[in-house]
Amino acid sequence: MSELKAAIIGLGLIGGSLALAIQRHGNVTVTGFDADPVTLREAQTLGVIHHSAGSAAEAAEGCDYIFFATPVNETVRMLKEAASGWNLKEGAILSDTGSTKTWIMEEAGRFAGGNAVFVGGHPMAGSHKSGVRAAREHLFENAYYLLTPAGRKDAPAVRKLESFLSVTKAKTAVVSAAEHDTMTAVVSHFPHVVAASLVRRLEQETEEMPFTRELAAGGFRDITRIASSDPVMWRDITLQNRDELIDQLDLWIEEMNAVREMIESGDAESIHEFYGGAKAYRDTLPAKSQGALYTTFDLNVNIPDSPGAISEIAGSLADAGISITNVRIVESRTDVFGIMVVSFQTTEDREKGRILLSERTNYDIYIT
Ligand SMILES: NC(=O)C1=CN([C@@H]2O[C@H](COP(=O)(O)OP(=O)(O)OC[C@H]3O[C@@H](n4cnc5c(N)ncnc54)[C@H](O)[C@@H]3O)[C@@H](O)[C@H]2O)C=CC1
Ligand SMILES: O=C(O)C(=O)Cc1ccc(O)cc1
Repeated sequence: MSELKAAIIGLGLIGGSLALAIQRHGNVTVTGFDADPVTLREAQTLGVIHHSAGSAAEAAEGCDYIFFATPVNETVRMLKEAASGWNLKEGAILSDTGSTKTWIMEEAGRFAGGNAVFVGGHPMAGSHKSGVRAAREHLFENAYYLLTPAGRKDAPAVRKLESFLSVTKAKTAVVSAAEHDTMTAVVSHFPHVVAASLVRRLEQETEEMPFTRELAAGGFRDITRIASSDPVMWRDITLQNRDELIDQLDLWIEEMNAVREMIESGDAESIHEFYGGAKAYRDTLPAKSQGALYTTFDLNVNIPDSPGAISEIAGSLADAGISITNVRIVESRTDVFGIMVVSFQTTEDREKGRILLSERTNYDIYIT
């Protein structure tokens, strides 16, 4: 096996996770660069990268694969620089992990006719967390990894990149940049606008009734989890995909006006149909194990609301060496059962946890 060199620029959640997954190749040396010196040092200490570089251009020099995992406006800025001034290896493949693709692919047009090829990329997995410490080798497992080549002529580079990315265990799919931005506006970008605005609505309400925030549990937390995402990243995504977002906003406002009318007129049949239709369609969506935007695999355990039950469950999993990424309690009140939601990094871990807890406890255990 010949040695390969890869560079990762931006060593946060996504760049760090990609660097770790790429190390599975065994014959790839990973050099990293991050504008934040603390992140760069941590990436090396944590073993996320083999070598650190003093600049993005230095990291990229002589590499076979170069990935930009920076906020999308930074990626656009650096592509300009890379196409004109970087010393790229003949046949190098450049890619990115950005959540938007149209502007990035427009900028990548600068590589046309040069000695390197740019193929856009977007692993559709992640979380509201950011930073190198949140990076995980198996973040992309089972998730879709969308690729947006500039055209058919880049098919050989796409095949090489797909093969290089196979160690992430993600499922690659090729789409155009425009298709990408339309689809992600619907399933990812617009939901972030909605989540943030729901939280802002709560904040406004609590000026009058501060107790409201204490009641924001369960459903509110579920639907607004992504409002805890990094504001720089989402500012850039919103700016780059603004046309699609405006379309989504217009359609949403139309829908909300119809909902308003339905509620105002007390139209029970339509209201029932509104919720029923949403539930029926929601219930047909791909399971979490099939990837898409989900990265943790949750197991629900109905428990009596007592600290003993929580430590019993966490302790049993720890004893068996099954790693968990998060634990939360929902709808817990004294004297009734609460739900302990235990998150795992992989479906395999969750299945092991489910079997173990079913054997060792009498709690009702289920996956939703
Ligand atoms: N967070 C998520 O769930 C997902 C994010 N993405 C995309 O991946 C990219 C990275 O996102 P995250 O890893 O979540 O962000 P992050 O905030 O965890 O990491 C970004 C890193 O880039 C560094 N950086 C910023 N400007 C730089 C520059 N000019 N040169 C070098 N480093 C620079 C920052 O210091 C930071 O360490 C973004 O384009 C985002 O849209 C894609 C899929 C999922
Ligand atoms: O936390 C979540 O569910 C996300 O929404 C993660 C995410 C964020 C940005 C992407 O481009 C893809 C996935």
